Amino acid sequence: MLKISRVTRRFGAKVAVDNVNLEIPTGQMVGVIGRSGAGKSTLLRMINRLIDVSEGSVEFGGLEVSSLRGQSLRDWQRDCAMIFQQFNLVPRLDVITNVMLGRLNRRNTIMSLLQIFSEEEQLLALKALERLDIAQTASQWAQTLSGGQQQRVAIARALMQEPKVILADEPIASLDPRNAKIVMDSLQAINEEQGITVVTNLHTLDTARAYCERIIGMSAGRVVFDGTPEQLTTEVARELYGADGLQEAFSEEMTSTSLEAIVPKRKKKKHAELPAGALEAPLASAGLPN
Ligand SMILES: Nc1ncnc2c1ncn2[C@@H]1O[C@H](COP(=O)(O)OP(=O)(O)OP(=O)(O)O)[C@@H](O)[C@H]1O
Repeated sequence: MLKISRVTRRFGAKVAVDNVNLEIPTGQMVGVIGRSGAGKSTLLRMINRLIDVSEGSVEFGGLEVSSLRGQSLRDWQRDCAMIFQQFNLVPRLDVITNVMLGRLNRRNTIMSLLQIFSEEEQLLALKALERLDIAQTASQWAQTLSGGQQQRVAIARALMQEPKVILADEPIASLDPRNAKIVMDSLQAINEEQGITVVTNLHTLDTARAYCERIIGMSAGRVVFDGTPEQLTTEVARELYGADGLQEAFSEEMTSTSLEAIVPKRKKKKHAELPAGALEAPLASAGLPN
């Protein structure tokens, strides 16, 4: 269980996250949605301890991670892998070494600096790449891969950490629809097959509704919705995005879908099928061609 209690984060006078309380059971797949600036990234970064809370606490399995220091903090950052919109790979290192860097917190510094990895680590990295269906890229420089492939390498690197939690900060925001679907399918498969808790910030409602069993909606640093996709009504969406932001959230023009149309398409719990065209939404709002 990941427990977030009365968590607030300030940047000067700006309150980025405001008194957030959440309990996320192990194995849940959670989507965090909201407009730009709602506080989604800040929340994830506090969980992973890339930044500290101003007030409140984050606990995992009874351990207060918001006050960890030194080795125990590094252990938490190993257990709680993070995936970023911009992949954060080392561009001029081959793919397999990038993946093995996920072991950094498990090995001594000298071996890591010299980039000496055991046969077992190399096999594990290959296995992780195979799981993401990109083992054939193992010896290429990371920078030669497409965005979708790079994000899959980043997920493989996260798997090398053998994490208990994966936090993904807008993992598909830079991807074309096909790669976005591959990446979301991969995260969902990891969640379902390995029982790893996944908390992912997403730009559009459609994607969150298609993949996540629980959706948390944030607005101005606060949690204003916490429920199932089915409970996310048009009124809630309007509160989250504002009347003028609804199109950004759904891009109904692009997807020809609406809340009412999407809901019956979901299977009971989780499923892999996206509503037709749903993933074009982030592209459209980013002004990119399909
Ligand atoms: N390091 C920082 N210094 C000052 N203000 C910050 C910092 N990081 C975030 N903020 C502010 O905190 C608020 C929440 O930002 P955050 O990035 O968490 O939002 P978000 O919902 O993730 O938005 P986006 O989708 O655009 O990333 C914003 O007003 C942002 O400008």
